[in-house]
Amino acid sequence: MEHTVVASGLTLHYGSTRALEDVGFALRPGTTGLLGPNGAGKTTLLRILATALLPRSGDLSILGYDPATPEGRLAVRRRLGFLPQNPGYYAHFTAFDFVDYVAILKEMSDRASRREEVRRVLEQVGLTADAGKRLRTLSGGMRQRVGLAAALIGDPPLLILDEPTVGLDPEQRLRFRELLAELGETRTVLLSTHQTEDVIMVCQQVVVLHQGRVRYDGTPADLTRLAHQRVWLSDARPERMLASWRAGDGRYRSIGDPPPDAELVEPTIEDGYLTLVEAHPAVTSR
Ligand SMILES: Nc1ncnc2c1ncn2[C@@H]1O[C@H](COP(=O)(O)OP(=O)(O)OP(=O)(O)O)[C@@H](O)[C@H]1O
Repeated sequence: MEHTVVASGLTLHYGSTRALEDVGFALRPGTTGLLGPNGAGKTTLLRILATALLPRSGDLSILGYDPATPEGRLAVRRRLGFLPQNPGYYAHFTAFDFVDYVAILKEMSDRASRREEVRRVLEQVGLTADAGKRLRTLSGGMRQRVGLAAALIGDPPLLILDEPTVGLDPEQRLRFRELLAELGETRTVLLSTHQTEDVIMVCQQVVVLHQGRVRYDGTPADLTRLAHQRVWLSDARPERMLASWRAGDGRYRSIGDPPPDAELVEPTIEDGYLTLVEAHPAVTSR
């Protein structure tokens, strides 16, 4: 299948902070997870893809358009759904009015067809019965769905979601993941998350960003495999490892080069992720 997003050499610095350094990847229709520790550059990258920021250098093609040009940016914006980390909801708006407002910003001027579209997206995220409720009375999970409904206006072929599952309880997270998986069946979805479970459950591709660089780009299963035969249990904390923590049963679970005769266990995707991130410890001055 053809690539919908192709990025190469993306670089962006905020003063002396190198938020992105030579970032490249390609996306196809389906769902891709963007993982990385705090400050890795995820939000910066998503904002560049959403045309809210211009990179200092690098090439980007989104749905065949070049967002470095004003015409390209406009074309991308018309075909993009973006759920930012802090969408800035208007607490006194109802869910319907908020999504309708976003539809107006998206240039839908015909009132009847716009309201029909608003009803369609609210239905898609399961909010039809709550459309008349004010945003301040909704739970965090419902508000997150309102944000997603707004991003779905116009049925965009590309959806960019910045930490959409943050602050949701396990039940809400499950429902939200189900919705994301469904959306990825017919479009390109890129979501940043701190939840490796999100990636396992909904993503076909995962990109790991760390210190502004792409450390991994592949399938979730291959990310898990990076920790194959590198995770072990022990009663005492080992001396040489990449990461080690004490589990609820009092035993240590460690990642790294296991000692001879170590009690090896099957890795999880989190182990694979930690193998990458812990191999490049945080640097204070770059
Ligand atoms: N407007 C800004 N001005 C200066 N530095 C910034 C700005 N925005 C982000 N940064 C810095 O750039 C780096 C990347 O930030 P970014 O928000 O992209 O990371 P992130 O991976 O989204 O982090 P988190 O998971 O905490 O949201 C960080 O070091 C951050 O402090």
